[in-house]
Amino acid sequence: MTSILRSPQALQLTLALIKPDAVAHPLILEAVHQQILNNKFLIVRMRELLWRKEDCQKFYQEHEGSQKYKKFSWHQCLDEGTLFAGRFFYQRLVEFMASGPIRAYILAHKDAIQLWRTVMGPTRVFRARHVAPDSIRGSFGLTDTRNTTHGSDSVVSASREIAAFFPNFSEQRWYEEEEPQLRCGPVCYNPEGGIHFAAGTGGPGPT
Ligand SMILES: Nc1nc2c(ncn2[C@@H]2O[C@H](COP(=O)(O)OP(=O)(O)OP(=O)(O)O)[C@@H](O)[C@H]2O)c(=O)[nH]1
Ligand SMILES: Nc1ncnc2c1ncn2[C@@H]1O[C@H](COP(=O)(O)OP(=O)(O)O)[C@@H](O)[C@H]1O
Ligand SMILES: [Mg+2]
Repeated sequence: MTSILRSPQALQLTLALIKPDAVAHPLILEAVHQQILNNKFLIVRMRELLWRKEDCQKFYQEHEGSQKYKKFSWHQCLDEGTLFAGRFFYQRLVEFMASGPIRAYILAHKDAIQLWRTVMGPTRVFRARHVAPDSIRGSFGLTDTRNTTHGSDSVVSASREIAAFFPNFSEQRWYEEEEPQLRCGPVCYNPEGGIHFAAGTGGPGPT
């Protein structure tokens, strides 16, 4: 239904996370937030939370690797060396992401998914420091696990990930009611709440 409501030039949504390493460091947290604003994203929703480990395990299940094996014979798994690589960092990733407060955003931009992934930089920090030193991960990433941020990698992932963090947010309603006003402006930004909203609307209710 949403696809019918979404005109071709409609704003795209993505789910962005600031990870515990950055949330624990106020100057980095503010610098990442400023990067979001500098890159002309509209902050549609924002919240901070302590992520339950079981929710984190579910969110990153693509990296657990075990469900992949159900689709492959063991011989094929052994041939698919990369399938095993997905598991070595899964536990440390889940432990880390549930280890302290994180900040979740719904960001809107005409190219939100790809632009946020570009602004974040490469997943692995050593590479980010060399090929994209001004990216978020190139600037603030510590290790491949503690790499400062997460961003959805597709429209399908974005919908799933937005629903995981903002269960009361309706993409369909947003495209019907808020997107046209945000796309056409004028748009206000409330530094207190850290979100954008269409002028005259006072902004969304509690997330
Ligand atoms: N393929 C593979 N790579 C590994 C393994 N262990 C570590 N690595 C790689 O080496 C990098 C550095 O590992 P660590 O020093 O543990 O750092 P990290 O896991 O990125 O992050 P921290 O857990 O926060 O230290 C990882 O990010 C992986 O890319 C492993 O068992 N297999
Ligand atoms: N080789 C790796 N070593 C350690 N951690 C990794 C590795 N690859 C991915 N990760 C962790 O898992 C998270 C999710 O992986 P992935 O979806 O591939 O990257 P991205 O977060 O850039 O979409 C990464 O942000 C990173 O924290
Ligand atoms: Mg990813």
